[in-house]
Amino acid sequence: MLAPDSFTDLLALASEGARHVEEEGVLSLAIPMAGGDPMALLPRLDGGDSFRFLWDGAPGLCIAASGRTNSLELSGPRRFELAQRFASASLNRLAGHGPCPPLARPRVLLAFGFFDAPLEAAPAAVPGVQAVLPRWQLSRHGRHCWLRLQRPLGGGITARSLAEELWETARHLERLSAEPPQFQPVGVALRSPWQEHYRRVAAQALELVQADALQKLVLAVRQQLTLTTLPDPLALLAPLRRHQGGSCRLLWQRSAGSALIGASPERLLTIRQGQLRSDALAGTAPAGASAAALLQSAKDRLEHELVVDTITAVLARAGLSPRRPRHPRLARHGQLVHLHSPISAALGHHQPLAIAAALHPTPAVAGLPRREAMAWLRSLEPFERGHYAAPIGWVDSAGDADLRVAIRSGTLEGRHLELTAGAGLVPGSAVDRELQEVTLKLGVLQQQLNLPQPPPIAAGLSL
Ligand SMILES: C=C(O[C@H]1C=CC=C(C(=O)O)[C@@H]1O)C(=O)O
Repeated sequence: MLAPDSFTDLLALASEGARHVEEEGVLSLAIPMAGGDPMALLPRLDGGDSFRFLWDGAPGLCIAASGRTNSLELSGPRRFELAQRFASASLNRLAGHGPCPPLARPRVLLAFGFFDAPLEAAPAAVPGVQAVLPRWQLSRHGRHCWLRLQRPLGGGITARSLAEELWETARHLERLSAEPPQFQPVGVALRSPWQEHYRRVAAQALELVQADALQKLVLAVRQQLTLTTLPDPLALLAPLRRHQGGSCRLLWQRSAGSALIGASPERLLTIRQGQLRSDALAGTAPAGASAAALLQSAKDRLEHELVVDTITAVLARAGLSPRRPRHPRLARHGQLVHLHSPISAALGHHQPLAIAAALHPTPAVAGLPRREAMAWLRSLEPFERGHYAAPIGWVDSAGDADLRVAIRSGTLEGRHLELTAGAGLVPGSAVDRELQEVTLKLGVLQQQLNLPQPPPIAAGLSL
């Protein structure tokens, strides 16, 4: 039975699934739904705790999820391997989920930190990885929409109660679907300065690349914004759909008061039916008539080539046969244009997170050589990167996966929003131009979050 389309069918599926639930196993049921926008419906999915996730690739795949049925949080150099093990075990132990279209498959959701471990093990620090098998998963692609519910049986939860909860929630959400989300505009009371410190450390980083101690360093800045009201993170994300069409809009809400939001233009890896794709994205200009000059800029081409070469070499070292385009193309993301090279390969027998471990962090967000660059980032950047530039996404029960790089992002803690943006320094870079580039990236992000603008951006800015 591909799609249970009556309650009787669903109940039969649930009862059959319940017979196969092992100890600590979870019953996972899904049904198709009419309509429904995951972004608008996420607040209506009560997962029993404060975890919420949104993956908004509209017009492609959108997923809203809430509640933790199983979860993992840990730090350390084995985080990718242990997250893969957790994901495979959680997905293999699900009972009740039969064949379903790819969009409806059960998924383990993943948010990594940029570094293996935070510098300080404070409770609010971002751990090396968080992995969640959610209670609710609402997924949509085109006109197709499915709702999935996953819970362990016992303690009053039976196959019947689960089937009823899923059926009734789907009908309830269908009735709500037409309601557009209502969001109030948010103001900015305060913006922290970052420019002076950046100038100093960027000059230091530039000396390192000019002296050949590093080939490239992607130095980031962080701006703290104090907002005038307490915003719903979804309120900040909603406008990005309009402004950042080609990106994937992301929300990772670990607890009620803390959320990562962003619109990532960069794919660390996507796996579909055994085919892998990774994006080399580096080299930036404001969108406009002069953006095509990026293709002729020696400094941007070098910055980009280092990323393409590294991704290709990492995949080849893992035993894959990567294909790369001969020349980069221009990719527009909102008001920014980047050099872009999609790299693809057949995945073979590899597990998605083993490849992610080898790829992260690419020189689009860290530098070269990787180990030295990471150490310099820790000493030059005056903040914890946390989720910034780290992989976030999902793996599903058939081995498909999608991990985006959390750039063009920020974290929201109550009324405090921290935005982070970086730019690659290579021989030929100039501190002033890099400062303009990160200013532009921060400004564009604020504009896209519908926040009032800092002093004019983009117009007339040539990088
Ligand atoms: C590290 C960031 O962007 C990367 C992706 C595209 C272009 C980049 C650049 O031109 O420096 C960066 O490599 C960021 O936006 O924070």
